[in-house]
Amino acid sequence: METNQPRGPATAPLLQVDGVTLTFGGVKALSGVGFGVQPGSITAVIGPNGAGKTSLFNTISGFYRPTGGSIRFKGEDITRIPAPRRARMGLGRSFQNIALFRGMTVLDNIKLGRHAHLKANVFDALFYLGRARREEAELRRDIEERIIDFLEIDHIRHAPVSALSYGLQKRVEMARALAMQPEILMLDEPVAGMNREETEDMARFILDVRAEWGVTVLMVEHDMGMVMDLSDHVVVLNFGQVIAQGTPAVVQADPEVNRAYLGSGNVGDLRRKLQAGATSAQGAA
Ligand SMILES: Nc1ncnc2c1ncn2[C@@H]1O[C@H](COP(=O)(O)OP(=O)(O)OP(=O)(O)O)[C@@H](O)[C@H]1O
Repeated sequence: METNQPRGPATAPLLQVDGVTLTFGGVKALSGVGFGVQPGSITAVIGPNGAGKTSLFNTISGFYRPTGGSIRFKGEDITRIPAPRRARMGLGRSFQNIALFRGMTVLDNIKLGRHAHLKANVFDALFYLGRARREEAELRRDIEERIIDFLEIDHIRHAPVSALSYGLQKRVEMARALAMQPEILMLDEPVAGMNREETEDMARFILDVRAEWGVTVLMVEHDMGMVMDLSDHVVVLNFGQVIAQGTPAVVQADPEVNRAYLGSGNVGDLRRKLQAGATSAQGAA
C-alpha cells in the first residue's frame, strides 16, 4: 500500500478553515478551529467522542453556518454559500450514518449523486428523477465505466441498497459522492463498522481516488491505524479546539493528544490503535 507520500513545497491550500466557531445554544461545539487542506493530500480529522468532528464537517459542507470565522475553498470565501452550491463547486461528501435511498438500486443512487452535481441537491434530484432518466444515456458511460468499475461494484449495480452488506453500502455512498465530481471528497467515518477486510478495501479505494482521480481527501475517522497509514496531515480536535496538527508521526508524539485520549475513557483501545498505526507506518516507510 502506498503511504504518506512525500509532498513538494507547500502550495496554496485548496480548503482553508480559519477561526471557525460554532455554538448550539450554550454549547460551543467549535472554537477558533483553523487548518488548511493541501491539494492532492489526504487530511484526517480525529478526536475523542464529542470533540466536534461532525460539527466541523457539517460546517465545511454548509449544513451548519459558523458563528464566527471563515472557510475558503479554491481561494473563494464560501462561509455564507449554501450547501448545494458548495457541492457543485466541488465539495462532495459522504455521511457518518449512511444516507442512501435504501429502496433504490445502487445505480439509481449513484445517478442521484451525478444529478446533484448538475442540478441542485440530492433531494431535488430525487424529485426530478424523470428528467434524470432522459440524461441517462449521456451519463451512463461516465458512471458505469469510471465509478462503478473503479469501486468494483459492477456485480451489484441493479441490487437494491437495502440488500447490501454495510461495507458495500459505504462503498456505494462513496460512489455517489464521487459522481458529484468533487475536488475534495469529504468522507465521514468511511470505515466505521467495517471488518478488517472491508477496511483494507476502503483504504485502497481512498488511496486510488487520490492517485488516479487527483481528488483531495478530507476524512473524519476513528480507526487510528488507517488514519496514520493514509494521511499526510492529521488535525486533532478536543472540546471543539485544535489541540495538535501535523504529520501522523508529529501527532502521535504529541503529549496533549495522548492526554486527550486518556480522558476519553477509550484509552486502552486508542493506545493500541495508535501503536498499531505507528508500527504499520514504520513498516511502510
Ligand atoms: N445539533 C446539535 N445541537 C446541540 N448540540 C450539538 C449538536 N450537534 C453537536 N452538538 C454538540 O457539539 C459537540 C460536538 O459534537 P460532534 O457531534 O460534532 O462531535 P464528534 O467529534 O463528531 O463526536 P462523535 O465522534 O461521537 O461523532 C458535542 O458537545 C455535542 O453534544
